[in-house]
Amino acid sequence: MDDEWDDCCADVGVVSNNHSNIDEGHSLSRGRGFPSFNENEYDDCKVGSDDFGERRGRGGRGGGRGRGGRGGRGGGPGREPRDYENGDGDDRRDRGERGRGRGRGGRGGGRGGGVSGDGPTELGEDGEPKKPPVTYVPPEPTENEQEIFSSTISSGINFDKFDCIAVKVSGENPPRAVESFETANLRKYVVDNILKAGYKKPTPIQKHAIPIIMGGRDLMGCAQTGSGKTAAFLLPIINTLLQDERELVVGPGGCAQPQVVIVSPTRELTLQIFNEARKFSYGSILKIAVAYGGTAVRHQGDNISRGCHILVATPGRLHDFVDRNRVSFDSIRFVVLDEADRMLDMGFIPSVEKMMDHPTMVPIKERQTLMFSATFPEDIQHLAGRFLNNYLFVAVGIVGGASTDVEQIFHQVTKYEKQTTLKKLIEENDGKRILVFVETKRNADFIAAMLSEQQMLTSSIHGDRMQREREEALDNFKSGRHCILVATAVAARGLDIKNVDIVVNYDLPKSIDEYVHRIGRTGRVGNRGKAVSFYDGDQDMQLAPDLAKILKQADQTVPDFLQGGGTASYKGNKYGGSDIRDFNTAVSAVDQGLEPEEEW
Ligand SMILES: Nc1ncnc2c1ncn2[C@@H]1O[C@H](COP(=O)(O)OP(=O)(O)OP(=O)(O)O)[C@@H](O)[C@H]1O
Repeated sequence: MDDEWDDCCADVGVVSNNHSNIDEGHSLSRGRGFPSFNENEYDDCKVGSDDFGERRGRGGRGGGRGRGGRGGRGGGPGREPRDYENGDGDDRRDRGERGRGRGRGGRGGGRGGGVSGDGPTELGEDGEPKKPPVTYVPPEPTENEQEIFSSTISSGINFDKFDCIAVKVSGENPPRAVESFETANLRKYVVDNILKAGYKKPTPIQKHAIPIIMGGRDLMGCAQTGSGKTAAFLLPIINTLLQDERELVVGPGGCAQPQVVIVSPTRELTLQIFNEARKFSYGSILKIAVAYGGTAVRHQGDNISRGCHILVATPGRLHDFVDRNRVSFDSIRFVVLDEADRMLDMGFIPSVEKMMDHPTMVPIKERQTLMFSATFPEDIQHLAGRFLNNYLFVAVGIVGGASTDVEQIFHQVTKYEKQTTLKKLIEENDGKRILVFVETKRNADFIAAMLSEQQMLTSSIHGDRMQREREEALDNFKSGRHCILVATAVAARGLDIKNVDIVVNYDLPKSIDEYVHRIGRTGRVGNRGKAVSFYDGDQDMQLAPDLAKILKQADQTVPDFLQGGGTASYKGNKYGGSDIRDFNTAVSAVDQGLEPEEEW
C-alpha cells in the first residue's frame, strides 16, 4: 500500500502464529487483581497490527550512518535502486532487527549496525526474519496539573473571526447551538477544566457539536484544521459519562469494556487525544486509557484491564486487544472516528468495519457514533452513512477548505533545486520552528541528516523510526530543542504543536486533502501561519487545479504556474461537498459573506 506510514494496515484480521520471537524474559508488573498480560500472547509485529513504526532492518541500507554523516548503504540484501529512490517499498523487507543502519550525522552519533556486522539473521517459521519484541514503555503521563493544562495552543488574533464563518447544519431536528460554555449545560467539573485550559468561548464546531452530542445524536462534523474539533467531541462525551454515570465493567479474564472508544489513524495523534481526554476529565472519576502500536503490549494491556471509561486507540492495537478478549465493545456508548475520512479510506476501512461489525459491538441505535475531520469527500461520506444513525451533519465553512489563517506560498523548482531552496529558506528564517514534509521515509532521513550536517538542529518522524524515536523527535520539536522537524505524512493530520511558524512542502503530496491537513499544522486557533510549497511541474502537475482552487477559496493569489492546468478533482465549490443526503435545510447559517464561494 502506498501509505506506508499508516499506523494500521488493511489486514486486520490476520494474526501471525509466530510468537516464538517474543522475548519471554520481558516482564512488567501485574495489574491489581487482574491477570497480567503475557507478552507471549502477542506478536507485536504481526501483519495487520499497527506496528510499522517498529520495523527494523532495512536490508538495503545496512551500512550505518555514523557520527558526522551518512555512511555507505547497500551492505545488506534486497533493496532495489528504485526502492531506494522511492524509499517506501515493500514493508516485508523492512523487518528484522539487524539491518537498520540508521544514524544522524552531526547529532549525537549514528545508530549504525548493518546486516553485515551481526552475523546471519535468524528466520522465523514463515521464512521472515524473526521480529524483535517491542519493549518500549512510553513515559507515564504527567499527574502535574500545570503540565496537563499547558498543552493548549493559545488562541490568536483571528479567533473571533471563527464566528463569521458560515455554518451549515443538516439532518432532522438539530438542537440549537450554544453560545458559551457556561450556558451549555455542562457540569461544573467540566467547565472548570475548560477554563483551566484557557478556553474562553467555544469555536463554531464546539457550539454546534456540544448540544448535538449531549442530545444523544450521531454526528458527522467538518471544520477547518485547528478549530477545536477534539474538544467538540470530548467535552460532551465526558459530560455525559459524568452526568449519567454507569458502572465500569471488566469482564472475566480482565476483559475491559470501555464506554467510549476513540479511534485515530496515527500513534502520535492517539496519544494527543488521550492527553486531551485526561485534561478535560481531570479530577473526575473517569479512567482514560490508551492503546497504540510500537509500545510494549503488556504495559498498555495491564492498564486497560483495570477498566477504563474511555479508550483512545489506533485500530491495529485496538484489534490486538479485541482479538485476545482483552477489550470488548459490550458497554460502548460512544464510538468516535477522528480524521474520519482517513479512517474510512481504503487502508483503514477493514479495521473500522471489523470494529463496527464486531459481535460485541452495541447496535447502532443504542450507541452514538461521531465522526470528525477537516476534509470529508462525498464518496467517503457515503461509506460513513452505514455506521451512523439518523445523523446530523455540521459543516463549518467549506468542507475540505484550507484554514484562511495560513498564508500559502509556492516556489516553482526542479527536483535538483529543492535542497538549496530549503537551506536558504531555513537560513532566512533562523530560529523559527519549521515543519518540513517529504513524501518518503528515506527522504525524511536524508533531509534530516543533511540539515543536521549543516548544524541545523533537526529531528525526523516517519513510519520506519522506532516509536521511542518518533516520540523523542516530536518532543524535541515541541519543546523547541530542535527547530526543524522533517516528517512524512505520519505527521500531517491532527497534530497540535505550538508555535509552528512555517510548514514546508518539500515534496507536495499526491492528494489535495493531504495538502490541507499538512498546512493546517500551522495557523491554528486563530493564529497566523505560513506554508511554503515547492512545486515541481514534472511531479506535481496533476495537483495544480486543486491547489489553484484551494488558494482561490482562501482568497489568496494563485501563481501563474498553477493556473489553467485542467479541472479540479472535486465537484462544485465545496470540497467534499455538503451533506450527501440531499437535505435542503440550512438550519443555522451565519453567512456574513467572508467565505466568497460559500453556497449556503
Ligand atoms: N474554544 C477554544 N478556545 C481556545 N482554544 C481552543 C478552543 N478549542 C480548542 N482550542 C485549542 O485549539 C487547538 C486546536 O484544537 P484541535 O487540535 O482540537 O483542532 P482540530 O480542529 O482537531 O484540528 P485538526 O483538523 O488539525 O485535527 C488546541 O490547542 C486546542 O486546545
